[in-house]
Amino acid sequence: TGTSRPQRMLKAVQKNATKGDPQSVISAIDYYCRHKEWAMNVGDDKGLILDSVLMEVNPSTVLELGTYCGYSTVRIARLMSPGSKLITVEFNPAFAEVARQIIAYAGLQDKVTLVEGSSGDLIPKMKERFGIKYFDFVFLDHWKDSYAPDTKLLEDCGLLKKGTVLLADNVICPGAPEYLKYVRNSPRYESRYYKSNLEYTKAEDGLEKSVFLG
Ligand SMILES: Cc1cc(C(=O)N2CCN(C)CC2)sc1-c1cc(O)c2nc[nH]c(=O)c2c1
Ligand SMILES: [Mg+2]
Repeated sequence: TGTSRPQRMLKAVQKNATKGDPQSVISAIDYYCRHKEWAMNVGDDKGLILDSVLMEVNPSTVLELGTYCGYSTVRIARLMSPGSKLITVEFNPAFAEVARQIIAYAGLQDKVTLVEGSSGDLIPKMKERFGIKYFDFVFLDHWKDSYAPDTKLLEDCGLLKKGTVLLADNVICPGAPEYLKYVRNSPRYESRYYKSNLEYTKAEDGLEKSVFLG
């Protein structure tokens, strides 16, 4: 058996990054995944778009669906203002365990609440469990078939407000056609596609930014 890909990624962070320095954690992961072993982090190309959309919103509350190893969690939390909160949801316990360690290595554990479980189960509990009124920013990066149902669930649970920004990864590769149809045809969203590359490859992928209009 031996180590898993996430465990090898954690080792690369512990070896090559500086504790408490989020940028060095991001660079260590990008270097490892580009030169040693591909992994499904949002990556550096799409990461720059994520950074810029995030900075534009400057959110107080963020929901991330799909933590994986915590790469985008670190990317997002490093740019968030003091007192702001990021809740990240991960279904896979092995991924969650590695993510906790990578987030802590970056020194961002105080901004981040990592919750293990299914997004469909957890979204209706956000208000009661975490005292969240609504989210200013949502990063969808878990599973393409869950993007649309989870977006509808966020609406129904009153967790979106006028101006909330949804940013979805992988709308081209692996692809989220049902989600694109939903946000692009709904009068309740203003959507735009940011063309980029699938992480660490030359293949096309992109991010869809959708502003909830209330
Ligand atoms: C697992 C996988 C394989 C992909 C691919 O086309 N490949 C060809 C090229 N080679 C190099 C890599 C593999 S793309 C992708 C993927 C990428 C994400 O960003 C994801 N984000 C969230 N949840 C996912 O399930 C998710 C899957
Ligand atoms: Mg992704």
